[in-house]
Amino acid sequence: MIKVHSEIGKLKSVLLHRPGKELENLTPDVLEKLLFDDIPYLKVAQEEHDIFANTLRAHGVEVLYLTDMLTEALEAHPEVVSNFINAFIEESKIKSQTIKNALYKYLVNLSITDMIHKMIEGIRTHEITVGKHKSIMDMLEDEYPFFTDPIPNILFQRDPFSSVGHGVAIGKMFTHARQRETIFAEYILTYHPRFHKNPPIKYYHRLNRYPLEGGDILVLNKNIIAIGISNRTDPRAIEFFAEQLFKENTDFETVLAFNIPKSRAFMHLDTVFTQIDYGMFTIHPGIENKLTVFEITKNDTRFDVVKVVGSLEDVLEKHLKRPIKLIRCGGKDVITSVREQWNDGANTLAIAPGKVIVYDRNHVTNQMLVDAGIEVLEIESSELSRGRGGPRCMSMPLEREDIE
Ligand SMILES: NC(=[NH2+])NCCC[C@H](N)C(=O)O
Repeated sequence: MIKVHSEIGKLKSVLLHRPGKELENLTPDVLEKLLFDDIPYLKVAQEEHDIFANTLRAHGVEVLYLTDMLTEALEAHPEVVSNFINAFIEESKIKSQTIKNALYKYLVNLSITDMIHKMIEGIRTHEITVGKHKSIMDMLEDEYPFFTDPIPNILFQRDPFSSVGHGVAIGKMFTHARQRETIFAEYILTYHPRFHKNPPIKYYHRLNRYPLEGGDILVLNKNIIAIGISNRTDPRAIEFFAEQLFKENTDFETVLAFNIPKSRAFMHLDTVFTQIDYGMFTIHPGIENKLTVFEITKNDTRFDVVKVVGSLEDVLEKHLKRPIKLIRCGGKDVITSVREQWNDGANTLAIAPGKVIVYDRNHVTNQMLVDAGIEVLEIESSELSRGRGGPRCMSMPLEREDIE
């Protein structure tokens, strides 16, 4: 079951991916294409990730791993394994039929768990015997070190899909580098025993036309969703999502589309704006004043859209109907603020109202949270932060307790 009606209700169950050998398949040549800024030291990244998972467990959260969930889904439904492998190969954009056949044979002969890890890690050309080259395409594809690229961003489970109420929005990823992650999400949400009998409603689909990524979606409460019109999420996707959401019989009535700057530093709404308590948010000062927000509200046929230009505080106060406190990432100093935002200082994961997990390196912001009465749980972050994502980006809540 999926049950997420807020950003801050006590977290009961969360999906993570423990980083693996995909990080050791990163090289300087592919960093930009694969959306990483550096090559993390895997051993330390795993230790840091284990600290993250243990912090969650210590606070009563059930931690589920993507690779386990996917294994269980495919083991429960052997009849879909062949389609799954074909979707993966097809979307790895291999052009040569000879190589596709060889890859299929290689993957299908592995155990389900090994197959999933291999898909994530990337498959090097020397790992597979392709047989005699038959076409120019076969020979050309031989020149690149991978038949299938590694999927390092799977570390950021926030993005391939998003839990919204009792449903989900499966992402259409902005970059090809991340699109295969949504195949995994789709199979888990459809075939895992936890979901199979009563699958979550899908408000957005991975093969829809316009990009939409989970990091842009914030469930403000059971009636209101905030979405970033961002580097990664297109306004046409937001309208489609809103229409599907309003069609279903839920309490959601409003979608607030925040027009945020289109840059890598601000890639998703949750890199500049996360909720930490009732009416309390961390924000990047860049979106504080004069923000353009499109208020999409349900009507009898579809929805109305109104453009509002105002301060973030006013917009939130109007919709949440309570006093709003914004904590500026890095405080007043411009350098601190930009540095800490870059290292995901504004990307907090609330595990209960007023209780958040944050990266230890953002010490100025973290102190401000403590001063505001927030319970701050710091995790180590020297390697994890190199992929440009914080505790919220690395986690997808599946269940949260309701809040008043
Ligand atoms: N929800 C987020 N802010 N996710 C951050 C994802 C970072 C990842 N390297 C990317 O570029 O896609």
